Amino acid sequence: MSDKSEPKQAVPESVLITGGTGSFGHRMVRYLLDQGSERVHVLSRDEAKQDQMRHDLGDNRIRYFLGDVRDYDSIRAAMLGVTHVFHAAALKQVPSAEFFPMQAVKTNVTGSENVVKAAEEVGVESVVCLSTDKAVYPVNAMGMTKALMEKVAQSHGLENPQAKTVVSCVRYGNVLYSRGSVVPLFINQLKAGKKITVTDPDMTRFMMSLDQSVDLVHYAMNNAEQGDLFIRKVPSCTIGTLAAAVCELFDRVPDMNIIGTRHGEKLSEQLATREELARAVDHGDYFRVTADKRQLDYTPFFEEGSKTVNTYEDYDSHTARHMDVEETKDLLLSLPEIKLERKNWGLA
Ligand SMILES: O=c1ccn([C@@H]2O[C@H](COP(=O)(O)OP(=O)(O)O[C@H]3O[C@H](CO)[C@@H](O)[C@H](O)[C@H]3O)[C@@H](O)[C@H]2O)c(=O)[nH]1
Repeated sequence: MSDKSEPKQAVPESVLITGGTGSFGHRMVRYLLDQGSERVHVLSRDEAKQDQMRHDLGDNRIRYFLGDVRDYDSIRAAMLGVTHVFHAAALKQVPSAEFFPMQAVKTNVTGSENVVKAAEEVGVESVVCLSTDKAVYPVNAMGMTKALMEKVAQSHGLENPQAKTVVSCVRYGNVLYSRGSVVPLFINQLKAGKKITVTDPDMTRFMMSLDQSVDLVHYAMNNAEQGDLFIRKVPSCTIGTLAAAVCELFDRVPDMNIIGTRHGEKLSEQLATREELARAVDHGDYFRVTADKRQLDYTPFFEEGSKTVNTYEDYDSHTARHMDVEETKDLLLSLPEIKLERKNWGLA
């Protein structure tokens, strides 16, 4: 099914971003201020990062709140006076969630429940929760807790048919150059004259820019109905292609050390299951997966199936369109961070 109606693109007047000092939050705050939002609340745990951001952005439309999504009162306080919430706070490192799974449960699941409940209590118009492809067929605690976050978000509308707050999710793949990710690691290795460490050159990942993730969240905010999940359509590439693209952009001959798959990693990622695609609406650049509306009626769970599901394939980074080295270089070159790095290397 495809939706040909004109999408809404309104700029929110006032927003709270949980986890607002991270890569996404930082870029989103800038975007909202550029677009003319009147008030942006940033909630995070780390006062040093808030201080840094205050110096970087220096805009009195931003208010900083120290707090934690695990602490209901701190979220509620940060929500007062805003119309929209972008919920980005999460434990999102795969290894740390493996070592401390209950910490991931507390932040990603219970914390998200707190965000949704506080939004409804305060009367916020909408909440967009940020999820990841690792929540699909999850194999690690980070993905499992994000999958549960999605269920918590969707249950809001199912349990409260009269809810004031529209809660939706967005799901996306790897954001190029995000903090601690593979591209800055490769660049640092090249800088140090070391071999680049590649887990498996045939591993595939969906790749997107931070700006594309900001657009996706903004789109969801404007176009979501209760319980919707939005997925940005993006190409994927192999890690071998990504490594080659980074080496070419920094004028180095690829010299790889193949280290093998890390704990908790999949060979490919899935952005949507075939069951989700069977009920998705095609919005051009996005899929809108509508909420499962079976309410509390157990019968359809046990007795009714769908004849269309088996006509769909999972949206998988192995079978999605693959970028070649040139296209991957173009995507990397669209990032301000890569432009700056190349300039510092005397390459641009
Ligand atoms: O030294 C390294 C490190 C990583 N990789 C590979 O590079 C890809 C990307 O790795 P990385 O940048 O560490 O990201 P992911 O482990 O895929 O996880 C990121 O991307 C997810 C979306 O899928 C987010 O949810 C996570 O928070 C974020 O850390 C993977 O195939 C890795 O196997 C290497 O080849 N060599």
